[in-house]
Amino acid sequence: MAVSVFNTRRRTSLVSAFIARTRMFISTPLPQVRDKVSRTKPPKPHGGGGERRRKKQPQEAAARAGGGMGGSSASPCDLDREFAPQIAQLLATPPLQPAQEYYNGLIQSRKHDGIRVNFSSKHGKGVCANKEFAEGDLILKDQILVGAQHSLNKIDCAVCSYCFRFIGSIEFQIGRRLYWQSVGSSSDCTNRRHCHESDVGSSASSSGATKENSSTLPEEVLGSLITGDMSLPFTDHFSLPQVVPCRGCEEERYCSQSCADSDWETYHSLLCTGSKTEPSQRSALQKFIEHANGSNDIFLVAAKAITFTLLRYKKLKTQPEFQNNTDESNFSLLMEAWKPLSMGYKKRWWDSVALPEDVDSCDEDTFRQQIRDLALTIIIFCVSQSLQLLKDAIFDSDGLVVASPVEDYFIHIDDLPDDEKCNISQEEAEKVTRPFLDALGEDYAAPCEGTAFFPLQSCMNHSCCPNAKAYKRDEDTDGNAVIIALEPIKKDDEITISYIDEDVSYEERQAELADYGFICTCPRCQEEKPN
Ligand SMILES: C[S@@+](CC[C@H](N)C(=O)[O-])C[C@H]1O[C@@H](n2cnc3c(N)ncnc32)[C@H](O)[C@@H]1O
Repeated sequence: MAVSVFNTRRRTSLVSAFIARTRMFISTPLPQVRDKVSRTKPPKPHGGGGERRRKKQPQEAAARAGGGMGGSSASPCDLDREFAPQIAQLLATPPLQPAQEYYNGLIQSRKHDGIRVNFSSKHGKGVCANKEFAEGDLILKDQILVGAQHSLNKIDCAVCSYCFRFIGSIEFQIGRRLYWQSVGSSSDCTNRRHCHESDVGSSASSSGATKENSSTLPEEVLGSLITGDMSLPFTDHFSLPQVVPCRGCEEERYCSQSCADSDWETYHSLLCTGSKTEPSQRSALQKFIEHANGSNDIFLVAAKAITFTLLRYKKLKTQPEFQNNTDESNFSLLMEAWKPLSMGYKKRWWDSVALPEDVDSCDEDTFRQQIRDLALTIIIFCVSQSLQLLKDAIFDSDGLVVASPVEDYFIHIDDLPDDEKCNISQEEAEKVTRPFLDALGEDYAAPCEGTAFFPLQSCMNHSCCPNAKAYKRDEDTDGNAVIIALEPIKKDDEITISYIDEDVSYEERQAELADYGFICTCPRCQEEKPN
């Protein structure tokens, strides 16, 4: 995919390696990995799936965690051998001083003067208060570096592909969701290239797969909601930005031209499946997207991380000081382009993958060694290793959540005062909107959900008695992460959040945190630890 995007230009061998590794990951069948992302916490590293009845031998579990390829005789990957030193450099933990300078610069450019990133030998990076915060104060609004809405969630919520704000109108949100429900199974919809909600009226009736809860609503009604020909009462209180289409494809849409332009410049120009993309590249991209939708949509975030890096590289290359075309200088440039993502580096995949429940902790070292050996010798793991460039960022990623305005809308209708001054009484408004609420079903308020890498939130360490939490206020209508003080925080105090539900016993907390790869020694754990 990305190779052909660049094939009209002369590339240096190192950049070719980076891109070719991308191609491998795109064109080779990938293991089906589960991806469960918590709403506000860093996701656990992926573990192996499968049955949990008996304790497995570490070899058996390692093979399973790698997609059951343990018996494969595939050959090792040449690129991994040829570019081993450069790959090691790309994967290395950034040295302390450049990392400190990077975070200082990031905090300064984003004007987050209330915090700083510190480095300690105990927990690595951590975030400290640079000033006092009172309970309820906003500590940080952290802008996404790379993120994507979950594929299936696209059916529930139409959001800006760049900032993840809900778009269109309440009618558009309700109409398109009911339309997709009526069209049939979610997975069909995400891969359907020729079926778009703009087709409503032509395709919906021919699908034959109608969900019970939307069967009472005629297709014409859904069409009128989508096109704006039909209005629901009081939706003017919940106006949403107009939809701005992508300049190339029908898949991405935005809340503004500026978001459309930013997405194009930062990621999407290399991922667009529209008419501006050359047919062979378009077909490769479509295959990749279908594969990601059908297996694990985290690969879409991975692809965005790659395009983010390549487009940054291209931009840096145009600067006069980087005109020198030696391999060495091109590699330094690639490192520079990769820097924002490299900062999220945690561990290699085989070191961070959660220990399957059926492997004894005393077998952990053997299990990890087995996975590592597989990774280095079996081609499918070469692919995984290629993805390591991206996984580093993804391992530090958080759930992207934006509350639905559809929820606020129905709550508003429910709470309307039965006031004579209103043009339409509460009872009437309820009567008009009830069929839509019923058709949407229990999940009527589904939020926008996805996976994103937040560069500063991901530096926050865990505590079971946190002094801050990720919390979206009413005004936080985009995908950015928002951190609020839970209690007064003094200058220089570490700012901590909880990665888990902390309202459980010491044992349950430690079991949950084991998947994050550490034993919590926060003041509460020290107090509650059994003797
Ligand atoms: C989201 S990162 C937090 C930033 C991290 N300290 C760093 O250097 O990038 C999560 C990782 O930080 C470390 N960590 C976070 N909270 C911790 C704690 N309370 N005790 C020990 N390690 C912790 C663990 O390695 C965990 O996997």
